[in-house]
Amino acid sequence: MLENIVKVENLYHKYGKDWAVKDVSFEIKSRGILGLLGSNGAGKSTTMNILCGVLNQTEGQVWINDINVRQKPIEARRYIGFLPQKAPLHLDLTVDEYLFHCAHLRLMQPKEIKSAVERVKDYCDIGHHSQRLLRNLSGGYQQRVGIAQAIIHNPTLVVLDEPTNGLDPVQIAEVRKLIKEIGKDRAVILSTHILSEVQAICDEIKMMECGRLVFSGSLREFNDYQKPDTLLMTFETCPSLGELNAIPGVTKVSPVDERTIRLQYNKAISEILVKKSVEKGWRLKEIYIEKNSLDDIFAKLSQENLQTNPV
Ligand SMILES: Nc1ncnc2c1ncn2[C@@H]1O[C@H](COP(=O)(O)OP(=O)(O)OP(=O)(O)O)[C@@H](O)[C@H]1O
Repeated sequence: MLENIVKVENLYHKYGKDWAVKDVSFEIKSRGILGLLGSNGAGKSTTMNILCGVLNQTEGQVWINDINVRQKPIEARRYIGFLPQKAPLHLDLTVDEYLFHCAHLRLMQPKEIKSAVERVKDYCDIGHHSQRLLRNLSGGYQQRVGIAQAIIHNPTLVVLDEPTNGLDPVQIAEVRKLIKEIGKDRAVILSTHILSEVQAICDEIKMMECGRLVFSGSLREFNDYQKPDTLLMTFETCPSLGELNAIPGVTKVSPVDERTIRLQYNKAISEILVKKSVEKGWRLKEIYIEKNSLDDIFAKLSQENLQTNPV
């Protein structure tokens, strides 16, 4: 039985003397969308290029559908669909000509090609542009054609490198919708440096910084990564700062206005605060856990990694 759609083991890559990817390991066992998040130069494209057999790694192993990509690249590529950062479009071909060309490159059986081209055109909603030259399509439609070539051979894994880069907001929304559809039947890895992109479409997140994986988990785990440590509380009868400071677990008390106070804490204290409020007649009106924004988490993870692994 197939165990992993993707297995990456101790992957390293260097360009000249500089390591771009350092000791990256992970597995993907099921369909869905994995967001590979990281700032510019983090090592995302290098990792994706290695996964897709476009670049040979310096060290480590990659298997796609249990096939070693380095040892059997042609066989492995049957299961991989790839849209690189710069879509490999031949602008002087029509949509149909280009998709037929890609199907041949993917070594599809000639008798399957016509129906596969029709299927992906339908899926990516580009059928009405079949006879148009690629150079005359909008950025959004060119990107759809790029995605169509990546799925024409029905791969198990689809790798999309910054697929919404350079698109306008309407095109971004349409391309994201298409990617979500693709992720229902296949494993999709998409790279981005846009946090809202992973929130919008990804089920799982891996974050890279300076060539290393610094986070792996669900979107929820990513949001919870940095435990909230601030409460915003509004009272009808505001207690004194000293009373709040005396509660075990409270580390800092700062007034926001005459009825609202921000509390920092180092252990779970909401229940204690609610009880105290009833006992002392503070008439607690509202209690709100302040969460870090994804941007805060992103900055913190990047910073932590720089401190542990200086460049
Ligand atoms: N062909 C190359 N030759 C030399 N260095 C390279 C090459 N390609 C990438 N690098 C370097 O390797 C590091 C990782 O680059 P990579 O493109 O993988 O990062 P990335 O996360 O995809 O960034 P971006 O979002 O900017 O594409 C960077 O420092 C980059 O300058």
